[in-house]
Amino acid sequence: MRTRVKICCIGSPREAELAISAGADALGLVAAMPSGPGPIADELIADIAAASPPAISTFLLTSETSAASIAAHIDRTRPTTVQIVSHIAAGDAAELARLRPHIRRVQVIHVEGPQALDLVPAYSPFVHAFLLDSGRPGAATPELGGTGRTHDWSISAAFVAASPRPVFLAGGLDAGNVGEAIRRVRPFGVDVCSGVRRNGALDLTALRDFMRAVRAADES
Ligand SMILES: O=C(O)c1ccccc1N[C@@H]1O[C@H](COP(=O)(O)O)[C@@H](O)[C@H]1O
Repeated sequence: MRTRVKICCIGSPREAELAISAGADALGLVAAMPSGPGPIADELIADIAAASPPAISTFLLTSETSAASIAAHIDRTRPTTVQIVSHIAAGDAAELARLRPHIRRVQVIHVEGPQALDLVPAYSPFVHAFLLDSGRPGAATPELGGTGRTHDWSISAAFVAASPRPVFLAGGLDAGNVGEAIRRVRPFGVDVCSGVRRNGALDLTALRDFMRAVRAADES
């Protein structure tokens, strides 16, 4: 299977073009967050989403936690897909599926231990995919992604095996480790922010190296 690639923390229409021409399947557009390198204004998210070609998914990353506020955020920014970066209540996940049935819904799971596996049955009926990341939602300043840290990939591999939905792997990936991550976890897709950036900007060399490493892993 060809591993899908999502390039996250897109900060401008130019970065969106670079990611697409390097072979990205999806763009991550990070809205307001308590921490992390990626946030841009909702207006810019809406502009980049509106300009993206049909075959490219645009992921709105939202830190909203109620179904109504997530639906309102989707309506303001008009992405193809919403990535929910907090472990929201299952009732809100169900309600969002009812309120916005046509938007693709991706639930982030922060892998802090094997208890992450308990969340598979809780969310699966209401989402199209999961995304495993390395945040610490319970920290004094909550970390909801963009940490540049990996997590325990043996738990991620068990999550992929248990999940009836496709799973993206994120958290500290770069050209140097993404091949091993794909071989160990076998995710549907990989997702990267810090690992393809230098001094905050999307780095073309790092991006191309990352794409090459993904394709090499697919062929191995
Ligand atoms: O990047 C951010 O600022 C961010 C903030 C809050 C939630 C998610 C965020 N980004 C996402 O985090 C993953 C992993 O990032 P990294 O590669 O470890 O730096 C990234 O792919 C985005 O989906």
